[in-house]
Amino acid sequence: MKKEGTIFKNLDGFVLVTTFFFLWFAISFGDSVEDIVAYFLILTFGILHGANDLKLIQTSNSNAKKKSSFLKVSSYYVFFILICASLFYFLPSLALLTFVLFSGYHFGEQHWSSKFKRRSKATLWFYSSYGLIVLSLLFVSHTIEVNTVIENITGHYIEPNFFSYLLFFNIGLFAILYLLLKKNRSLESNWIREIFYLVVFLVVFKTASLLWSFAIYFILWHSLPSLVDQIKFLYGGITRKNIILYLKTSLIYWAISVIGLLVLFLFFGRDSNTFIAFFFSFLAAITFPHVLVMTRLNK
Ligand SMILES: CC1=C(/C=C/C(C)=C/C=C/C(C)=C/C=O)C(C)(C)CCC1
Repeated sequence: MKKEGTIFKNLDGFVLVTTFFFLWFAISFGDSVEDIVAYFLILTFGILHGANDLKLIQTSNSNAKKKSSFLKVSSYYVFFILICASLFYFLPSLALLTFVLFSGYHFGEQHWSSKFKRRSKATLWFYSSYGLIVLSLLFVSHTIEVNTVIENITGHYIEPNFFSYLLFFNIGLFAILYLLLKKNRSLESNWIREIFYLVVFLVVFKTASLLWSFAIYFILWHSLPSLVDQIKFLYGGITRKNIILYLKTSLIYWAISVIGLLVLFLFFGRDSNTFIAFFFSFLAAITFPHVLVMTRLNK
């Protein structure tokens, strides 16, 4: 049935065409222009896709007929962010490792969850290995810059070969699980299309700066589809009215995050050499609770 005013009917097509447009942008402009646009998109669309977590928790609680006060939910949420931020301060290596593993799972879940007919224990490994393939493609394409950021956060230098081992290990794990899940009919997907997407990511990552590469994946392939799923979950469909409703409820949380980042930057992050490390640590702290919220919604 055609829904009145529904937009974004072909999201995959839109994402792919925009990826090529962003690739052209990377070829035409230098790293500093790419980085400015990347920060802008991450701070707008990227942060926005995690700004409605409290409403998502409340809606899923009320769907499950569970009562929970807004104050209680929001104080748990803020407390959890503070714990994650202090983990980055006191145990940065453990925090970064956990963040990368969680992110791998989260990226994989966003990409694959709608293609699953049945879930099992293998699903967790499947999602994680896919997300870690994407992240390690990014790491092998920008080994030096990634290592600088990791060194700034943790004080440890990673052997460049490690990123290639991570990539090959996850490709192996993912391929085995893909075949198994296809064989027992848990998964519906077109492998040629999926390999094509991975090749596109590699070309993009090899061409664009680290931040622009990350932004292209994070905004187009993760945040945009996640925003679409969230609006459908909260309001039932993608219409202009529902997008405005979503923006209205998330605006305050979005503003708090961006103003919080600015204030922290003024106090701690002014050194431009360490800014990107500071930026990723901030992103990580606000991402942990978001990953848990989205995992709960996908169950
Ligand atoms: C790109 C990149 C890194 C990883 C970033 C990750 C893993 C981001 C995940 C974001 C998520 C999951 C956001 C929320 O939805 C490192 C390791 C910091 C090193 C520098 C470059």
